[in-house]
Amino acid sequence: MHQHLGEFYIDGRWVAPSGGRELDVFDPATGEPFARIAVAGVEAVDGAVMAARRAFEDWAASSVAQRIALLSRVEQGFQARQDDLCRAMSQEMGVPISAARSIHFGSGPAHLKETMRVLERFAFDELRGTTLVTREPIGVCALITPWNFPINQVVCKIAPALAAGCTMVLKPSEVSPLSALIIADILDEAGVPEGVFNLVNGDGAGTGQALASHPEVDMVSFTGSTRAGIAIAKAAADTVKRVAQELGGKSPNILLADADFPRAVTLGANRCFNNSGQSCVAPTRMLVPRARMQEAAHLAAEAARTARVGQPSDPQAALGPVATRAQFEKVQRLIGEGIAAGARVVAGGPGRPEGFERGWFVRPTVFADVDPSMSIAREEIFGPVLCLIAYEDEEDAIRIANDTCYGLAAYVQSADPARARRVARRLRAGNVQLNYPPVDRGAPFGGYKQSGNGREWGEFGLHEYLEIKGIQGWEPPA
Ligand SMILES: NC(=O)C1=CN([C@@H]2O[C@H](COP(=O)(O)OP(=O)(O)OC[C@H]3O[C@@H](n4cnc5c(N)ncnc54)[C@H](O)[C@@H]3O)[C@@H](O)[C@H]2O)C=CC1
Ligand SMILES: O=Cc1ccc(S(=O)(=O)O)cc1
Repeated sequence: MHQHLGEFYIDGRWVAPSGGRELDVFDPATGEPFARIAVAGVEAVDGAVMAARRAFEDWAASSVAQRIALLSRVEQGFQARQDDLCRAMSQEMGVPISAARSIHFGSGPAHLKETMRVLERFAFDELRGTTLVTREPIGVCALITPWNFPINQVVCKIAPALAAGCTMVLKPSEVSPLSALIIADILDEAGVPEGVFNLVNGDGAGTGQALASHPEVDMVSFTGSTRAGIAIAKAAADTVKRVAQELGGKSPNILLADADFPRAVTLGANRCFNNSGQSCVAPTRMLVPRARMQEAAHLAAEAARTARVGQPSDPQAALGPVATRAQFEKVQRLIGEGIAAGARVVAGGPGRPEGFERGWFVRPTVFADVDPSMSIAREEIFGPVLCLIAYEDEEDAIRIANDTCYGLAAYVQSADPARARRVARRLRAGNVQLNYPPVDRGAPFGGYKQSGNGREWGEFGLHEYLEIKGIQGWEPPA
């Protein structure tokens, strides 16, 4: 267990709060608490924000070379703590240890490397006629993160914030605080200057709101539910903070008739089940030509049956439990609603998989003949549940794909690149993926509509943490 569990990292040192509330941290494989964290109240939040405020001027004046050197040491720290980070994630949010290593861990170093690559070439100053356009760090940032990809979600905020010259207070999810404490260790050991990075733990309603409304916070970057995103934007509005939101999704996966169906369905189903379905970009609505519904249902059911659910410590497990009791109950409720609405279960279904009597394990489930109006086709389930929806023609597929309040990701499968590109241009989503490409950490990541605003990752992420200043008359008029 982390030696500073129950403490916060403020102004370059670990601080033990006196008294105050505590929260249990639960093991999703058992449903039992295994650790306790302290909850930062208004006073501790203020201490962390003011430390970040005091550190801002110096860090904002640091050179690009200093920032790259820090990011590089942080990247080395990640490599050195790989085992600790993977074990912590596996325990706190239930990801199988093998997936923690193969899927989760790499996102940290990858974002750090991409940020360093961008920083090396980034033009902070640009002369436009007689005006200098300069990009300056926005100030003190509150970074509020969820539990589903604990490393990715934290590092894709910390790396660009440090690169921009911002100072910050991280509040990780109360569900997954252990990996974040290790990340704080890594930053400390990398020599982050006092006050530049601070960490407080706590819940959303108390700690999160105190941060989002603090007058000395200039920007909030949030990833999580649309519900919390709205509450944060309201809390930030009184002091007109910038708010970047990466929220939920209900991503369509259009299988055009010329797609390689065995590949398109199997990979699509596996991507939907990845991380036990707890991914904002999960391709949860598979759109298939009406005549191919049965074929797609058969292939997807086979993928669900072979997706191995197991204990997080089981090296053969592909899927662990979902992270919380609330998540388990939400998934069960929506599976029940799908059945009641008349969708056809072709794999999985309600309850725990056979052999699991406790913990938040869910059966990988496939619904065929789903109507786009059903709640399983409209709500973000955040569990391993795939919906197959029939379409009539390409136009109908695009209409159904865009018929959602979300717009985070979308997927198109086709043997014809020109056709796939044509469809992609018509989808109202921030990230469109054609034929399951490898992940590109330099691509913009963020959503249209109620999936949020702003873009993370690479150069796009760096811009989020910068103000733009125009200095007119920088050059005398000709
Ligand atoms: N976009 C994404 O990657 C994620 C989406 N979700 C969606 O959200 C649903 C619920 O998951 P939750 O764990 O409840 O996520 P959540 O959105 O409540 O929690 C995410 C973070 O926001 C904080 N938070 C919550 N309410 C807040 C408030 N009023 N003010 C400030 N901070 C606040 C939490 O403490 C946590 O750090 C999931 O079923 C899923 O649909 C959840 C996690 C990640
Ligand atoms: O939930 C958001 C999310 C999910 C996955 C990834 S990754 O590309 O697999 O790292 C990023 C963000």
